[in-house]
Amino acid sequence: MNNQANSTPLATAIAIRDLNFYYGKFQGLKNIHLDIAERKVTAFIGPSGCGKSTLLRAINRMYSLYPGQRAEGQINFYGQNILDPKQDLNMLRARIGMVFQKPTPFPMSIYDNIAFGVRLYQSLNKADMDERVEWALTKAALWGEVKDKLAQSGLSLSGGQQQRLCIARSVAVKPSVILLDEPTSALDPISTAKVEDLLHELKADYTVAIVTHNMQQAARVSDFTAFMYLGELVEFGATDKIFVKPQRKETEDYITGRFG
Ligand SMILES: Nc1ncnc2c1ncn2[C@@H]1O[C@H](COP(=O)(O)OP(=O)(O)OP(=O)(O)O)[C@@H](O)[C@H]1O
Repeated sequence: MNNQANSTPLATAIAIRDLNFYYGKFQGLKNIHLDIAERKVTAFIGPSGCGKSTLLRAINRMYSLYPGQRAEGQINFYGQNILDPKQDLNMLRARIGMVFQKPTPFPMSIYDNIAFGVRLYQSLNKADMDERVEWALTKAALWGEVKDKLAQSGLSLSGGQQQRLCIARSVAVKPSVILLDEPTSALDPISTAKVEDLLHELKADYTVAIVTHNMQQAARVSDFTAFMYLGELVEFGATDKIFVKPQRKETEDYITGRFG
C-alpha cells in the first residue's frame, strides 16, 4: 500500500466518464466514472460477474472484435477518447497492453515471443532487436532464467515463467499502460510473488491496472482500489483507505469475506 496515494497530486492516464457497456441487451457496466492515475497500480476487485474484466476489455477495445458488444460514454486516454470509432486499434493496443489470466505464449521461440509484437510496430535491426528482447525479459524478471535458451519454445517454460514471458511481451512494445486480468490466478506462490514484485518495478514506468480476486494481493500491490458490484463502481480510493476504512457497507462486507 502507498500512504502517499492520498496526498500527492497525480496525473491521470485514463479518465473514464459515463461508461455503459452492453453485451447485446445485457448491461455489463453502468455509468462508470473513474480516473486511473499515471504510474500507479490500480486494482479492480469485486465478486464474480461484477464487470471487472469487462472494464479492462473496454479500455483496450478488446470487445470491438465481438459483434453485439458495445460501449457508450468516454474513456479518455491522455485526452483522446478510446471509444471513438475512428480510433486506430493497432496503435491503441501498442500503447495499452493486456496480460490475461492464463499464460498465452505464442507457439514460437522465447525470443520470437518478444520480437513478434515489436516487429508489428517497429523495424529494428538484429542488434537493436536483441537488445530489446533482453531489456523486456529483464524488466519481466525472466532474463536470468531464459538467457541461455532463447531459441526454445515459449511453451517449454513453466506456467509462472510463461506468465512473465507474456508480461515481457507486453512490455517490449513500450506501452504506457499495462492491463492485467487476474495474472497470477494460475500461478504458485513463488511465481505469484515474482509477478507482484514485478508490478512494483513496472509502475516506475507504466500505468498498471490489475483485476484480482485476491484481497491480500490487491492490498499488497496497488495504490488505488476500485470495488465493483453488479456492473457498478461502488467505491474507489487509495488502497489503504479502502482496506482500512471503507465508506460503503458492501465494500466492507466484501473485503472482510462476508459476501462474494
Ligand atoms: N460474452 C458475454 N456475453 C454476455 N454476457 C457476458 C459476456 N461476458 C461477460 N458477460 C456478463 O457480464 C457481466 C460481467 O462479466 P465480467 O467477466 O466482466 O465479470 P468479472 O467481474 O470479471 O467476473 P470474474 O471475476 O468471474 O472474472 C457478467 O454478468 C457476465 O455474465
